Amino acid sequence: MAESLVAAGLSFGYGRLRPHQVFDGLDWAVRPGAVTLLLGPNGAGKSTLLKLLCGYLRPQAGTVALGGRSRRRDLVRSVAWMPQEVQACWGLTTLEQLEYAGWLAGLSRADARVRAADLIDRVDLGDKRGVRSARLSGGQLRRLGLAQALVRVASVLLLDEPTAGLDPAQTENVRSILAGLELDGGIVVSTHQVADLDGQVDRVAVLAEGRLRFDGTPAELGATAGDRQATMAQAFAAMIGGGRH
Ligand SMILES: Nc1ncnc2c1ncn2[C@@H]1O[C@H](COP(=O)(O)OP(=O)(O)OP(=O)(O)O)[C@@H](O)[C@H]1O
Repeated sequence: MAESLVAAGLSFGYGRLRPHQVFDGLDWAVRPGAVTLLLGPNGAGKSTLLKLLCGYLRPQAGTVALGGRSRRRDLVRSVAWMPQEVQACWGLTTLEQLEYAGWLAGLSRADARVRAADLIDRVDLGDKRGVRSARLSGGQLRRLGLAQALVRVASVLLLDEPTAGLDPAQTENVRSILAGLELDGGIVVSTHQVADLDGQVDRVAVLAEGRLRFDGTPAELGATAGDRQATMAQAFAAMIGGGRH
């Protein structure tokens, strides 16, 4: 049976002198095998939650555990994460950066090279393989970030705004990449571009002010707006108040 990534009693805040509490006892489990859309208004805590789930940030209280294992190195090894801000590695070409990401994630150099060569074409950056990653456009850098998250073997995949700033053709490409992925532990996609993933999502979770406001299927989200045919964007806007999004 697939392992579940579970957050239990999660508390986290930024800053020491005047802490800004983002979560105070949050419970949430990523649904194994499902694609879950993580929605919420700006500042709701989506990026922070993804950073806690992959072990990038440490909770101040509570645990994140995959299949019952909560050591940070287990999370880092098994949970792949594409951050909202993808960084170019100074001095490396696009292909070198992707190979390096694979090696950092535990692949041998040879395996990293093989996987990087495949993925660079899948994210349509084949013609940029020899270009310094620092020279990529914002959308190209996001696609490199997606490839970096996919280069390793993981059981859970967390994507923070994977289609932000992409042109329509590249958005479609990301949709088709997502459709071809199978991860035992599940995939979580945080986005404001809700329509980009219409028809591709099994579950929806809505965060607002650090609390889980909804966790269910897209149809159940529609039902909260009194209309099971409502789009996810319409139901989400009705839930959190259209003007605040
Ligand atoms: N590095 C940081 N230092 C201090 N506060 C931070 C930091 N990162 C985020 N925050 C604060 O934590 C809260 C949650 O931010 P987070 O980025 O997780 O929200 P989000 O839902 O991803 O927002 P968005 O949709 O705008 O990307 C916000 O109030 C934000 O100001």
